[in-house]
Amino acid sequence: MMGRPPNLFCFQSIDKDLAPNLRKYVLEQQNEALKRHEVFRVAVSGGSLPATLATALLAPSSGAEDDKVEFPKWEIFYADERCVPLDHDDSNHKLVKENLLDKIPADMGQPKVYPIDEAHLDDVQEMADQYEKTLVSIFAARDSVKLPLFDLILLGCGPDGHTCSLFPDHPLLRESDAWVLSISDSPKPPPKRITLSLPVVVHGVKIAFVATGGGKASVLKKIFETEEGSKLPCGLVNAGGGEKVSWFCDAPALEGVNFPRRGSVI
Ligand SMILES: O=C1O[C@H](COP(=O)(O)O)[C@@H](O)[C@H](O)[C@H]1O
Repeated sequence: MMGRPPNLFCFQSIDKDLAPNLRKYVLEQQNEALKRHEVFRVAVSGGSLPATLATALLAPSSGAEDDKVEFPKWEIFYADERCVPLDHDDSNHKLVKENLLDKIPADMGQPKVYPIDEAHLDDVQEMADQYEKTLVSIFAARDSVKLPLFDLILLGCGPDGHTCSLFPDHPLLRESDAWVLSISDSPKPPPKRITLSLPVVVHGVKIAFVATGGGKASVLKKIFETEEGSKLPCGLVNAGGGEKVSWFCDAPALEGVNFPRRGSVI
């Protein structure tokens, strides 16, 4: 691992301490981003992340100035998305909508959300190109900005070490030009997806993984302890992002993982 290592947090319980710490961390990134440019641009993943994120963000505020979720100032993008209709059970947007967006109390206001354009479901490359154009329109022209700069990228870690729709040993890991990539042979169904590229992910101001449950323990051991694991997509994010990367894990996910833990965020 080059430079400073990622921050690894281990919590006993998702509800009691992981979610409150994740909330504190996300709101720190929100508040910093709002100071910088009055908007909070965040890329979210699907899988198990949206449920934990919703637990964190929908909890009642302490009332402290820095503990306010300013949803109307959020712009939500997808770190990856499956090429299925937005109301399909495989859709990451559907997961985020049902777990989080639909449950935001009316008086808090809604974020601006950028889902995929269903008009391109038949053409996964066109879907990726169109999503990239959306990013270009938000983050400024590609000519003037080499990579889009998300304030926060929220990631999951698959049991095989994949993150976004970047899978182990897949040629997409070597893509260094496009911001958004298409994949038609995802080893995890559904096969057609779009994903942020690795350079875009590691460019994020902050990058956070949420990995919970004993099913993640063996891949986390590999990622944090072995050379082989450092080449898995999650390991490559650790290597590229270094100290910008934080892992929010529960104790079962880190069972047997020998890597220094940080104290809590709170
Ligand atoms: O297929 C996907 O899987 C990963 C990991 O999901 P998890 O359920 O193991 O947390 C997810 O981050 C990604 O967005 C999704 O498309």
